[in-house]
Amino acid sequence: MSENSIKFRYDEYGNTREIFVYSSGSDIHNNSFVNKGTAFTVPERRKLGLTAMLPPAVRSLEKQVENSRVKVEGKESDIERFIYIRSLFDRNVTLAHALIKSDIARYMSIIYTPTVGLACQHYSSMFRSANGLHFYPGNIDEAENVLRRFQNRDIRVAVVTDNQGILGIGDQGAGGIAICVGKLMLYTQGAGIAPWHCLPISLDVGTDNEALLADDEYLGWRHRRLTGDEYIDFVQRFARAFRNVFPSALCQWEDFSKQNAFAIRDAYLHDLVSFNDDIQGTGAVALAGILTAMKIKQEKLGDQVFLIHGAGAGGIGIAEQIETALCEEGLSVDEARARIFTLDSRGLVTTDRDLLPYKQKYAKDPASLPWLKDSDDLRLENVVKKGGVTVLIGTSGQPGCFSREVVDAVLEHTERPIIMPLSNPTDKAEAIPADLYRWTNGRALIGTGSPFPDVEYEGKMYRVGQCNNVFVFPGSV
Ligand SMILES: O=C([O-])CC(=O)C(=O)O
Ligand SMILES: [Mg+2]
Repeated sequence: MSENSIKFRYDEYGNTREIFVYSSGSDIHNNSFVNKGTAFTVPERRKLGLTAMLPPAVRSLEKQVENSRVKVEGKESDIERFIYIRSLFDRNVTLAHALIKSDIARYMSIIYTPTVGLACQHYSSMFRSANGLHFYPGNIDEAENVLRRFQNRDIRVAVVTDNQGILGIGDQGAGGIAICVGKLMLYTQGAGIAPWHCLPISLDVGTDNEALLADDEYLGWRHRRLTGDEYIDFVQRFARAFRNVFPSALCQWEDFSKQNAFAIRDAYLHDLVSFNDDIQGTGAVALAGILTAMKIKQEKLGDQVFLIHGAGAGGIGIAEQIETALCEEGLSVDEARARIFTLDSRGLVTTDRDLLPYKQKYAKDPASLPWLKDSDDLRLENVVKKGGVTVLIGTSGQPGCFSREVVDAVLEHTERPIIMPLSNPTDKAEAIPADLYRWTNGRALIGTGSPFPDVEYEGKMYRVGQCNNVFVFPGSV
């Protein structure tokens, strides 16, 4: 231990671990994890070689938060607020987290869904500093050495994306890493996992987003996406390096597109401590919402008929969780699957189509549905009507598709429909809660993917529950 090393209690947001600081003076200032700015006390300034490097007055963390709140609120838009909080994070992680914690409901919607969606879209033009790792074909060979440089931070959670299925806005190229940073901030907020144990990672295998490929400012690897064996090889190189360096860290796969999400989840299920947030996280949180609704309705899951509009990672992940829960209630797998309809952009998913494997489990045999006569019958509204749907779930990224007609059709089968427009960010939601309460006379039980304000309907206030995978992030890694 060098003579300069000191113990540094870093417990401003509930984290009571001690860390050692081996540097002093401007190195402290430049290390966002330990820099406290004007909150360093006089004895700390002396010990850390910061004497005369700050103005004389000491500002408490509480006062710093108060000042920062005034500045954030003075900004004109949420994206400006995002930029402010992220630049604070770049120089003083403690203060950024204390600020977020001071009003988590409000700031979560800025560092996370929905504002983070804009940050992904404008990543290159907004770029200030890297907050995570960017692997691409030009450096993936060095992944293991790069990761070893982070061993002194004892990485416990990495959120890893290949940027192809970001929220409901698709391929965002290098910009997808912004969602990884936002998710990890919430690991710190929700579970107290220190920010230096968190690592956001982009697997930049190119992009098929034409606008990005044509944008001079684009900072990602300017190539079309790797596909087939080249893609698999790239992901494998990363996964091997990660396992070798951080064998017990959690690897959260995030926003992979449906073509790859299931295969990657399954390939590394036993090799890495890993899960896919969109498949398993969204599935778990949606099921939790449905089970809560069952308590309110005093009904059983087995009494419901489920329709999931959007047969991607989230949609099929939800179907898998519902199936498991139905089987726990005593149904057979076939009986459980018979109660779940999945729809994609072509309508009801049926076995007579050429389907990717992940869609096959819930595809319906047209012969099993007497009401299915022609392609018009595959439409959402018709399936709700003829299929007896009581639970309507949206992971489609198609705003407004849960129309009044669709909701009226659900009301034919149940007094209290469960309606979950889960697509993110806000402008992708399948329906707006205020409309849903109005159309159902306040009887709908609603969960949304992005946060929505409370709704007043006929003199009564309704609190809109957010049903987002952030609420089931594993906390105790
Ligand atoms: O990030 C969110 O808000 C939820 C999520 O995983 C997604 O929409 O892909
Ligand atoms: Mg996601």
